[in-house]
Amino acid sequence: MLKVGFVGWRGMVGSVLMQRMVDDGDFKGIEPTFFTTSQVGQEGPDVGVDVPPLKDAFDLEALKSLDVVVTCQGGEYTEKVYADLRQGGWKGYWIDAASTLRMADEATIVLDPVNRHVIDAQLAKGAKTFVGGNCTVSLMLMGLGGLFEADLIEWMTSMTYQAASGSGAKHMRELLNQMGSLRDSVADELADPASAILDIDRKVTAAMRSGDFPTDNFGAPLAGSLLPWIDVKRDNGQSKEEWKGSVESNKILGLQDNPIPIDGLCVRIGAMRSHSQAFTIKLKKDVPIDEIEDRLARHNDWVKVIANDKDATIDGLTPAAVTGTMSVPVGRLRKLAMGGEYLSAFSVGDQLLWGAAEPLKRMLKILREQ
Ligand SMILES: NC(=O)C1=CN([C@@H]2O[C@H](COP(=O)(O)OP(=O)(O)OC[C@H]3O[C@@H](n4cnc5c(N)ncnc54)[C@H](OP(=O)(O)O)[C@@H]3O)[C@@H](O)[C@H]2O)C=CC1
Ligand SMILES: N[C@@H](CC(=O)OP(=O)(O)O)C(=O)O
Repeated sequence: MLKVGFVGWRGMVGSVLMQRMVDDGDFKGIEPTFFTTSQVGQEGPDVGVDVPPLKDAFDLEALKSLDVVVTCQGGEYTEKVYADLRQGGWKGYWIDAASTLRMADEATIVLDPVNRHVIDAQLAKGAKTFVGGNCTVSLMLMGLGGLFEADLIEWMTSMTYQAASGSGAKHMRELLNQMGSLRDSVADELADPASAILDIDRKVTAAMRSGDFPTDNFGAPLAGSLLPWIDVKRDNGQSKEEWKGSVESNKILGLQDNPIPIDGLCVRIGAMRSHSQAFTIKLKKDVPIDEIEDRLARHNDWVKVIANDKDATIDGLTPAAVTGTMSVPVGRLRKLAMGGEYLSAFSVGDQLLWGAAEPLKRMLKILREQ
């Protein structure tokens, strides 16, 4: 039985991973040990099998006794522990949610419905380090996998609408506090149907700009607004999140030598945990829409093509409809005015499921089945 250590299991990504593994009975076929950076010796989580008390996540000897380490603890932890473990001779499998190692030569970015062939080839070569992709990247590839598989994309843009959860749990709380604070600032006016909407708007804007507005985490109002910048700036003017869109997608697809140009703007919006993206896709040829829909729908079990009409879109292609589900709907499929080779698309996906936890869960299953 594989000895598997879990680090970061009680965080947001980690607890979604735990839940998915419990739901699918994944703990039955492994010998799990749970680690912590803050609660050594406390009871481990209830995952349906006996587990020892929590071990110290920085105890290299304990980690070295494992066949697999699965970490959702974050990049700082990976930086502190991974190199020492490897330099200490550990040859186990490292499965990581953090971005730290993604672009390292020794790392394979995992999204098996899209790149099982890459994962299998890497395993056959003896690869031991497997990292989940950036959430917008994984969700984009799950939605548009059928077009990549058929080599139909010459270039594309991705304009994102990213949820608060991508920044972490504190940010989700802050978004809700911002929403509550805006609402509270005009509670009396809202109770009076005769009150003037422009007065309400003025008060809301004043509340948003006031020093009391809760912005410690985002650094700015997000509720009632948006933030067209995610992560740090790179020399070429891209944000790091925008850079990942191209380099990670091409690495996942195994196209580093002949990459597909992918670029766009990444924007934080006031959704809770589902990321949305609008795509402009330059196709290599003018493919009929019904063939495009068919290729997209057949690519994997989770993508769902949404008819390009208003009711279907409003019903099925929103964060409110998708959050908490494994479904990755893709819709607004139509040819753009620029010509038959220009396709628009819009996708939504839960960034904690396919965007973070699910690719790791499935990688562990691939190792178990080897
Ligand atoms: N958020 C996201 O969308 C994505 C995140 N990732 C990666 O995953 C990493 C972890 O992200 P995320 O899950 O959001 O991080 P969290 O902040 O939710 O959790 C990280 C760790 O914080 C500790 N912690 C301290 N207080 C608490 C508390 N009250 N509740 C739960 N945990 C607590 C836990 O470690 P301990 O038990 O040791 O104290 C936990 O494992 C990120 O740094 C990133 O690298 C990857 C893809 C998407
Ligand atoms: N940066 C992503 C979330 C994330 O954790 O990404 P990464 O795994 O690439 O660091 C977002 O803000 O939505």
